[in-house]
Amino acid sequence: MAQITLKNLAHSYVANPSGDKDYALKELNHVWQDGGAYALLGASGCGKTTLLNIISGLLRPSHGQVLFGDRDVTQAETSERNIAQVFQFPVVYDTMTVRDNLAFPLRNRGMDAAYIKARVGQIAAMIGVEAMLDRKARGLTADAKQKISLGRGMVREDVNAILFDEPLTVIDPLMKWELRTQLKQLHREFRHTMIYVTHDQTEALTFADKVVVMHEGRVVQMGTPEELFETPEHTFVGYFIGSPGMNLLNAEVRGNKAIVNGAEVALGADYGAVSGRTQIGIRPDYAVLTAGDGLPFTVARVEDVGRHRIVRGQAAGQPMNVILPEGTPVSAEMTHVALTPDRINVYADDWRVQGGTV
Ligand SMILES: Nc1ncnc2c1ncn2[C@@H]1O[C@H](COP(=O)(O)OP(=O)(O)OP(=O)(O)O)[C@@H](O)[C@H]1O
Repeated sequence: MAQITLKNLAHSYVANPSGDKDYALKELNHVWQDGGAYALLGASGCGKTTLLNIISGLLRPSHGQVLFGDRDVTQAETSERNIAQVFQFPVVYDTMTVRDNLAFPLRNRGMDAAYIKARVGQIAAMIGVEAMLDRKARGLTADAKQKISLGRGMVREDVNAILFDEPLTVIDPLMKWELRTQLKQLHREFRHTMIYVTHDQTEALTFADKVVVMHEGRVVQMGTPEELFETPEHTFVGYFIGSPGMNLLNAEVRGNKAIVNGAEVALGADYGAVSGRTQIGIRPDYAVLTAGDGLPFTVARVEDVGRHRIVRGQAAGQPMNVILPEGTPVSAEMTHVALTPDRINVYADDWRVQGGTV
């Protein structure tokens, strides 16, 4: 196993890139700690697969280096990197049995038969394919084949890292939850460095200890699920994480106060003078409808979504969502919305501004 370091890494698919816009991956420096469970999260086209393919060696970066431990592997072939990779769609040998498919990476490495038997048994139990071990892979459902691909990715204990590229896309929703739980358990047991690419925040937040959020070819934040929720470093993280995402209101910020369309909002920290396009961000969970405190609020509609209600409306003339506990009535007296000062983040040109003591 190894720590993976990306140094001044950038990639363009264009032969002669002329600016930032030509880079699928803009310059980044990043360390994946040995044994960490990471999710790489972002919208379609933000560069997740490009980054993963550079780590695995399927793609050579236009600039920068990839280090496994102290070793520079930037120009090394995939086969020299000692990694396992699981793709979005199943990669299995149809003419082989499920057992032989799972054993393949171990036989390739010349492991002894008793070890292979035990390890294949262990992985088969984990992914729930024990009953089909002697069947040929041909004819199995896409779902079952993908489970075998996952099993093959996890069967070797001596890999530097396991890379997953949206591995649960073809798996049915119930099984998804189960496999995710098993991946997590496997990580706890073997402490492989795992990087799991997804555009699904639930998958990312339940699988990973640390989530790396990408936006338009950049890593905009790496943090625990709690950090991403409480202190998004970029407005994209605020919007992308949470359901609905963080509310962003255009504002002027002076010291420990924000002015939103003429109405004053108390902030939990002192921001001095903020320049650039300034917004305050508040999660719908930290806004409370009131009969007079806070910003004027008009209700547009109320949605019941199981464990809570989402009230969609306008705060001081700007779109805003508020989450209420299930069953809470929305009355005509709810004319304002109060924002919890400590939970407000301030953004200048989309990046979070650090506040000082009030
Ligand atoms: N082989 C290629 N040649 C040219 N452009 C490419 C190539 N592969 C990806 N791109 C472009 O690079 C950008 C990043 O793509 P990438 O596949 O890395 O994103 P992603 O976040 O993995 O998206 P998705 O979730 O849709 O797979 C996109 O604009 C894409 O069109």
